[in-house]
Amino acid sequence: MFRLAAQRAVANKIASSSRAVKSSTLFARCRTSTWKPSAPASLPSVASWGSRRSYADVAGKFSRAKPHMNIGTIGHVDHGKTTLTAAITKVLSGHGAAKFTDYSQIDKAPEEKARGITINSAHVEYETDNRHYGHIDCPGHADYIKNMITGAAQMDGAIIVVSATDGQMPQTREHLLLARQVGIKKLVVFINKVDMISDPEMLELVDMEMRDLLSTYNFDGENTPIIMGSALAALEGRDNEIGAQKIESLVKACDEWLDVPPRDLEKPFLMPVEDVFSISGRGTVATGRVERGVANKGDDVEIVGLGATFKTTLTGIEMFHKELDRGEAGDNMGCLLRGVKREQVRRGQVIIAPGSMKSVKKFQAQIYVLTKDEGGRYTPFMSNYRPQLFLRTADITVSLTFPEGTPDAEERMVMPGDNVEMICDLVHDVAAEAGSRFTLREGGKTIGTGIVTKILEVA
Ligand SMILES: Nc1nc2c(ncn2[C@@H]2O[C@H](COP(=O)(O)OP(=O)(O)OP(=O)(O)O)[C@@H](O)[C@H]2O)c(=O)[nH]1
Ligand SMILES: [Mg+2]
Repeated sequence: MFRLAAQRAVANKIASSSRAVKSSTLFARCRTSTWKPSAPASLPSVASWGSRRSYADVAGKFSRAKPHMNIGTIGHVDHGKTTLTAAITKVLSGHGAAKFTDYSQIDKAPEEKARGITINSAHVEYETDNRHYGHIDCPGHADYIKNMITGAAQMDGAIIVVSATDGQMPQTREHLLLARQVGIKKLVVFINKVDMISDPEMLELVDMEMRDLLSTYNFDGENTPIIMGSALAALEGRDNEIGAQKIESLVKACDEWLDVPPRDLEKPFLMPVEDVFSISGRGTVATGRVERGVANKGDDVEIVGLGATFKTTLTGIEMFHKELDRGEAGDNMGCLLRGVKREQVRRGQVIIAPGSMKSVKKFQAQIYVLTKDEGGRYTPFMSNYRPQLFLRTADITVSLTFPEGTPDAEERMVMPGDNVEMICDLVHDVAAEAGSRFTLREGGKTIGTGIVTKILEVA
């Protein structure tokens, strides 16, 4: 907390003493300004941990040639997610395309510190002919929820596991809803434990119910591949036709049905503004780390958030004291902005490809409230609670209320550890879109984390 306050003080000092700095010091400034006060919206960086690991340890081969995709197993407790994860690595290790990771290694996942939120999850990896997969499995229901909301394990697609003996259960539905909320577009279904079912009609029923349920949550219920098998049989190397063969079909279905999302470089340009300077003789420079996309010198851009959106042109890009023609996702850079006054640009705004995002005042969000053990609140809160919302470099007071139609909204309490859908009403507008992640803080500590699910009011 102290460090945070100190960092802030230093930053304010830098910002206020920098009315005019020489061009040559621009990058020095860039570097001092790359700290994040609370780095709230960057929780997903933990996610990339799994994906950025070298691929070298997949059966000793090194390959970056194949597109990478993050997937995971989701579904009701005990339906076989961990067994299936182990079974996939076992079957694929037979082709030298994975390292066999047994059940106990997966279920005793190391704790990962995601900026104060501890997440227990196992990352395994495997390859098919066309792809490299990072795969995540969590030991407990609460971890799935945190993972999906914080993006600590960003999934581009998922395998939903349903036990044939139970059919769909409450967490099958909850995980499906969350998958939809966090922007997962396609799923593959694995109906597990078919070794325990002798009546084929029963399986047909589970299949039908799942297709209905997928459609209810706006997935393509009709065309989603549903594979029926037994993860345990595959893991134990018995009953090939419901074991290993079905794992092969499942992996094939993932390859064919799940889409690799656009890479960061293919997305529209976005750089959150961290700091702003005016350089004598040249103009106003905004610095930040490019979150996605590519910008070229001479490109038209928009500056969005904390007031009216306006257009300008990138007349210069600078990094490491050098002038560049192009900046891309991951770069820490300074942008020289044509005809823009220093007072027009502020930390918390974003510089984007024109039209690619709007500034919003009100949105609906899925929020996970941290427990006291995770550093969160000790007590519940109620409607109209007003913490600070941190989204990229912006920091704005927000009022939280329940969506219309919530029964007993006035008396309803949100407990630490809850996963809730709430309306976020912001004091100032900020650039955001469905899928934008944020954290909620109060008195210097993180109390919750969320993801925008629906924009309700554009500024
Ligand atoms: N008969 C049978 N049992 C299975 C099969 N797959 C998993 N199981 C058993 O089901 C139980 C639960 O399996 P897990 O893989 O731990 O389930 P999970 O979904 O990871 O459970 P949580 O992580 O606690 O939510 C274990 O006892 C497994 O051995 C299967 O295909 N057939
Ligand atoms: Mg498990």
